[in-house]
Order: sequence, then structure tokens, then C-alpha cells
Amino acid sequence: MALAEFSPCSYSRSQTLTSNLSSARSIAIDVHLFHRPRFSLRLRRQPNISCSVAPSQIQSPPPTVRPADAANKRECYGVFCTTYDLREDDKTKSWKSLISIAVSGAAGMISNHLLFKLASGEVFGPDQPISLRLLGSERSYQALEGVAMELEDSLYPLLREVSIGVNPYDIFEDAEWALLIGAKPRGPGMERAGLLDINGQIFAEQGKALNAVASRTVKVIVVGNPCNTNALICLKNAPNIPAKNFHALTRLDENRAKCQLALKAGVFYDKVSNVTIWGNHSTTQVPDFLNAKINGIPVKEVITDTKWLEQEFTERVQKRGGVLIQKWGRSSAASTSVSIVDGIRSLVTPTPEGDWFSSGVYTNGNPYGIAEDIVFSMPCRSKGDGDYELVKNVEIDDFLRERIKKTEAELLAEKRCVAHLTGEGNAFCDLPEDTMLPGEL
Ligand SMILES: NC(=O)C1=CN([C@@H]2O[C@H](COP(=O)(O)OP(=O)(O)OC[C@H]3O[C@@H](n4cnc5c(N)ncnc54)[C@H](OP(=O)(O)O)[C@@H]3O)[C@@H](O)[C@H]2O)C=CC1
Ligand SMILES: O=C([O-])CC(=O)C(=O)O
Repeated sequence: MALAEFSPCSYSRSQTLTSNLSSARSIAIDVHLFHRPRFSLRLRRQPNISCSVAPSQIQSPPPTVRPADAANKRECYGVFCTTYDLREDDKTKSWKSLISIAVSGAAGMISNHLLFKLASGEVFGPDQPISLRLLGSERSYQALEGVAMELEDSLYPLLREVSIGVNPYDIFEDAEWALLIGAKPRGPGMERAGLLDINGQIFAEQGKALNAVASRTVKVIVVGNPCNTNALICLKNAPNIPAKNFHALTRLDENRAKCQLALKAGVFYDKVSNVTIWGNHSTTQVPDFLNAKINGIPVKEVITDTKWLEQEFTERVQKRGGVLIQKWGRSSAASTSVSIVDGIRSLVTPTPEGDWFSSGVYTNGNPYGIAEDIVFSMPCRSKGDGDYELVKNVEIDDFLRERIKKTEAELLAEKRCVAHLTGEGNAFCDLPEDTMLPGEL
């Protein structure tokens, strides 16, 4: 689908449809094929957009240079190219409008867990049909087909479309969520600065693609490491999407911290709340035990071993990823996918009264004196509308302040390393020596 042909009415390769949607909430398509009737395609009505308008009247994404390789088209996959009349289903069940979720690194380990959680309904709810757009590369294309085949064989009622492709400009088209997981892992002898540059290029390109074709309200969760700075690069390359919509995943660190506190206190982990991870998803991250609670009581009143909190707990969370790699021989994939689910659910469901969650967010007027214009993990709350607000009254003592400064310095150094990718001039890389991913020892 070339950019000039962009239309709210066009769908998969097998069905390019034009119909007048102006009066219907949604329209079911009368194409009955031999497959079981659970698969269906529902066109969402887009307010004020009538599909009968001429292409020139259709609101286009901002102009962009778009790779023109015809081989790079997004392809609907297998059974997901078929359609089904939803009207029968609607007699007993009402569905929400389809949402599109783009996932990069879709043939990787994390995605192999995540995609099935998304398709099952546990993330967006049992009445929310979804379209999955899987981004891979020439190198992973066969594996991507394998993933799509497994999704087919899982018979998920909510999974209405699956398409696979290697071009982010196709995969991200109209995406309402973009889960950016694909990134090169750091190999032996590779400098962190080199990783920042290689992966930064991926996220610069994907930021441009999101800017050009994604929904203007797309929510982006960057997982691929170094995720904070990759998220910064991505948002800088997507000036037409609010910077607030970009997140770097630090929820895994929050979950790890909760587990360690529960273990020490001898309680089940659901009793632990108000845990903030401050800063970078790296070994300088600051798991905050000062404001955390167990059964609603400040952690420091429940765990009185301050030395353990300051040293063992902090380091255990910072280095959990590395210990896990030693055991598994690869980095956390299942628990990372769970934390992505937690991160999304925290944005689409109201935050429980008095609690908060951690996410790496763009600093733009924060109450904690953190440097502006970086992606820094902080305590957030959401009304469940996909947006969030910073929690403003969290206490910061000298212990926290000193460590927050260190993780902030690391992020500022990372930012200088990627200036060539954020449009801020020449890069100058002076990374602190202890700059490590959680998975590095
Ligand atoms: N923020 C967090 O909490 C966590 C982040 N991570 C990070 O998530 C990322 C993905 O992890 P995981 O799914 O386990 O990794 P995998 O190695 O299983 O998959 C990574 C995918 O990245 C893609 N990729 C993109 N560019 C390259 C490249 N130059 N070389 C190799 N692969 C590339 C590959 O897909 P393709 O060829 O299709 O592009 C590959 O499938 C990593 O960066 C990891 O460090 C991991 C755990 C926690
Ligand atoms: O360092 C890695 O690649 C894995 C990682 O982020 C983690 O386990 O937290």
C-alpha cells in the first residue's frame, strides 16, 4: 500500500474495501469462507472520515521519505486473511472496536511470550478484538512466519488480524500501540557506546516511521536496550507524536524489587506496593525502599535492617538480570513479557487508590529536579485512559538523592552519545565506567 493510497477503508492484501461507514458504528463484512466462523474483520468507524471521499481529501500523515521496496509490504497471514460476518456474534456478545498493536522483534524470545498474552485478552480485556502487526527482518522472516502459524493454531477469538513484515512504515500504519522490543543484544567485546549507536539507529528509524504512519495517539513502549535512551531517540524522531506517549520499560525492575522485599519480609508479593524505580534501566537504577509499603506500612518499619535495604536489596535488583542470564544463558524473556503486560494494564486501567507504578517517561517539568529532556523512570498514576500523571509528593532523602544523581548522570552521558541520532549535533561519548545493562555483570 503506497502512502498516496492511504485510506481508512483499506485493509489487508486480500480485501481492499471501500464502503460508506458514516452511519454505522462498525460494519461487518459479508465474506464467508470455509474457516471456522470465529475469525472476523470489523472495520472501525473513524468519526468524520467517510470512505467515500476521494483520496486527495483523505487526511494524510505528514510528508516523509518512505522506503519504496515493494517486497517489504505488510502481509496478512494465513487464516487471518479471511473475514467473517460479525452480526451473528453480535447477537450474544458486543465487541469493542478493533485496535492495532505493532510489535518489533516479534520473532524474538520476549515476543514469543508476549504475543500470546496479547491475543488471549488478558491485556486489553475479553471484549477487545486486536490486530497484531509483527515486525521482523530479512534475517528473522521465516521465524516470523512460524510465530504467525502458532498464533493461527491457538484459535484466539479476539485475534482478528495478524500481519507480518519487515518495513516499519507498513507495520506501524495506524498502530495504536507500538511495543518496540527488537534490538541487537550486546555481544562479547562490544562497547556500550557501540550498542547505543547500533540500536539507536534502529530506534531513530522506527521513530520516523511512527511519526509518518502511526495513529497520532499511539502509545509506545520501548523494551529493546538501552531502553531509556532508545526511547529518547525514538521520540525525538517522532515530533508529531506527544513525547508523553513514549515509555521505557522499567516495570520488570519494579516487579523484581517487589519480589525481593516480599521475600525479606516473609509476605506474599501482593502485599508490596508503592515501589518506584528511579532512573535508568541499568545497574545505576534506584529501587526506592523509602516510599515503598508492605501491607500499607512503610517498608523501613517492616524491614528494619537498613544495611540490607541500602546494599543487598538495591544491588540485587540492579543486577537481577545478570544473575538470571548466568542461570538461563539468555536474558529474562517470560518475566519481561509479564512486565510489559503489567505496564500496558497500568495505563489502561485506573491505578488503585494510593498506589503508583514505575515507567521510564520523558522529563518535561517534573517535580523532583531531574534533568529535563531525558527518559527517566518515575512514579506514575493513570486514570486508565492510556495517559498518566507523575506522582508529585514522593519523599526523597539524601540516600535516594545521591543515587538518583548518579543514574541521571548516566542518562545524560548516554544522551550525549546519541546526539547524532536525536538531531542535537555531534555525538560525544564519555560514558561512566559503571554503565551497564542489568544483564551485564
Ligand atoms: N527493558 C527491559 O526490562 C528488558 C529489555 N530487554 C531487551 O529486550 C531486547 C529483546 O530481547 P529478546 O527478545 O530476549 O531478544 P532476542 O535476541 O530473542 O530477540 C531480539 C530481536 O531483536 C531483533 N534485532 C534487531 N536488530 C538486531 C541485530 N542487529 N542483531 C540481532 N538481532 C536484532 C531480532 O529480530 P529481527 O531480526 O526480526 O529484527 C531479534 O529477534 C534486548 O534488547 C534485551 O536487552 C530484555 C529484558 C528486559
Ligand atoms: O540486560 C539485558 O539484556 C536484560 C535486561 O535488560 C534485564 O534482564 O533487565
